[in-house]
Amino acid sequence: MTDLQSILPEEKGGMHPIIIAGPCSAETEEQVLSTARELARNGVKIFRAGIWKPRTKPGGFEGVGREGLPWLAKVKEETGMLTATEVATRQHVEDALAAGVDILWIGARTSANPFAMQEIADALQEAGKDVPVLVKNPVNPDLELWIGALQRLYNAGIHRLGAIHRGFSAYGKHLYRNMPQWHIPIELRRRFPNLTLVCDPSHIGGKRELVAPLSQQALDMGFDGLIIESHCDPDCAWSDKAQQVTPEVLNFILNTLVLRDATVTTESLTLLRQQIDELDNELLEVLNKRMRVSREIGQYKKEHRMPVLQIGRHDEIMQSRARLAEEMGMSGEFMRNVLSAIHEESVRQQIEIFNDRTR
Ligand SMILES: C=C(O[C@@H]1C=C(C(=O)O)C=C[C@H]1O)C(=O)O
Repeated sequence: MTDLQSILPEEKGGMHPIIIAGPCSAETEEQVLSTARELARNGVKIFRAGIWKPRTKPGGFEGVGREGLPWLAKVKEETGMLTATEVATRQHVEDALAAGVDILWIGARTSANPFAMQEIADALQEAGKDVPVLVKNPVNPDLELWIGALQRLYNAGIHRLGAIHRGFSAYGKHLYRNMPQWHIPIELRRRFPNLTLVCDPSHIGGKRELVAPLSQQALDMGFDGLIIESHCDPDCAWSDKAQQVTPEVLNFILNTLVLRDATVTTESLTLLRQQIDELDNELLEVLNKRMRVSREIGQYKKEHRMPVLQIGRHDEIMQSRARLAEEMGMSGEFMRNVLSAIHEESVRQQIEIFNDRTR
């Protein structure tokens, strides 16, 4: 994906951050229009609303379907906002494009399904329209699957592409509805720096109170925009009521966000970055030394027919280092993650020695 382009038309290209807002679902013409009017009054330029809703279980509100498309056209005509909706099948693509929807997005259940993605890519290619498409991360934390979904669209000629980070499913109850796992969108950005990256704090948080802090976190990490669910009467919403905010609250949130300027040069950071470089070198040397000692231990275990994994010792290391880290003001969890990665490699190297017939 070497020729990625802006998802916005030229006159709106400078928008930073890109704000996309609107209800989870289009419910009635009145709900769509009154939400849209208020959002437009507050300066929002891109309106979102789900027309087709993939629900986890049958029996829930599955969207109004095609009937809602003319409502989006009215929003555009009346407010001048661009409109965006989710598509999951060839038919959705054809209907949405025929109705003049400006931006399409692909949901997390669809981006996890290569057959569905290919069908959508084919439909877009056949339609031959230069429509921007945003791809939500798949429900499962699989970066390659996310990239694969984007590549299918890119190969079908869609170069105005973006990615939406909406968090990842996890079993059980947690603070977040979907785990942010920020390292995944960060890795996506590292691999495709020109890909527009938008955060969906509504689906990550699942609760109104989390929308503002998650939005700020996304901006602090250099995301290009936010897609936020906003409903004129959230408590009466037909879907996702807990995570929708009124246009008024949205406006308040947007006004409190601290914008980050990516164009500030990093020159003044040079000296500090030199220190980081030196420290990383030291870290690498220490790690290398540790692996050498571990291999020696591996050799000893081989000669004495001992098992590689010594869970008691590993546990003792984890606990004592996590405690030490906390005493030093670092997070114990962070230290456990680091040690767990080191242990995995250390065990792998010992197994290599076990399997080496020349030793
Ligand atoms: C290094 C050893 O082998 C394994 C690796 C460990 C480590 O790298 O921290 C700890 C325990 C073992 O599972 C050891 O037994 O001491």
